Amino acid sequence: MGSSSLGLHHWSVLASQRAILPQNSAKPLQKFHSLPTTVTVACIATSRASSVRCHLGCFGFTAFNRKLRKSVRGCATNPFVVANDEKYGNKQVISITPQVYDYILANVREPEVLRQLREETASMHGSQMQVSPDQAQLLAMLVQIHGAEKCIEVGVYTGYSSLATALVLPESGSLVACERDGRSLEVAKKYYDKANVSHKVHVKYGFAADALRSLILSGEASMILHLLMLTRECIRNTLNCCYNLSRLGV
Ligand SMILES: C[S@@+](CC[C@H](N)C(=O)[O-])C[C@H]1O[C@@H](n2cnc3c(N)ncnc32)[C@H](O)[C@@H]1O
Repeated sequence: MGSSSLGLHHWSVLASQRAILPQNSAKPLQKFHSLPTTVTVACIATSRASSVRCHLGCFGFTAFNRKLRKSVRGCATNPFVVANDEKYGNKQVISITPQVYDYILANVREPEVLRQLREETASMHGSQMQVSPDQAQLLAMLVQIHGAEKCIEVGVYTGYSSLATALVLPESGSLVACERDGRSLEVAKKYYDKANVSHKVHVKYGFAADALRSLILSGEASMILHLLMLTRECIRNTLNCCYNLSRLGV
């Protein structure tokens, strides 16, 4: 089984997709998450569009094997994996291998400052938590599509996804960035400065619940409520978006 798969657990989506992979697969495995650890979503607060980001936690690819009656996790080196389960009709899915990840990195639109942040983070503890460039591109695109002006990031780490978001926010936009780990937050702040987006980012060092509580106390409750109400909607939209992109061969 693949530890991860393009398609956001949407096995059938990529069932018959083929990717042309680079021949040179000698590069070492790079750390990444192929499944989103975060979901970005837009929600509407008053007359302005707002965006709320919610971390669903890090999860690798897990499938439930009916015969074994348990969840199975693993790591695939083969780019094509057959979902060996009647539920999925033995369809093929593309798993993220080093070669596929190389392909993504070679084709993703990643600003230089994000590339530098990704490379600095690569040697840091917990770097596997960082969203991958393709995920960040999707998050940024969702923020732009929704015309979001206010965002919350719960769990910044070294700031890759929050920086990707801040970069596409309008000058009048703002991002509340919550993180409890001071060391990783220092890296994030350095890159907000480097990218000239610090004025849009309101860093909250500490537990996110405290930052969210003070947002509520300062009258931003509607934003939090929308986070809760629209997270499910966002997941559905994200899956639909990926489905459509994959149908277009993107
Ligand atoms: C999956 S990582 C975020 C990765 C980030 N999106 C990126 O692209 O690099 C989750 C982060 O959430 C932080 N975190 C976990 N629980 C938290 C909490 N209750 N309050 C604030 N931060 C928290 C962790 O310290 C960690 O840095």
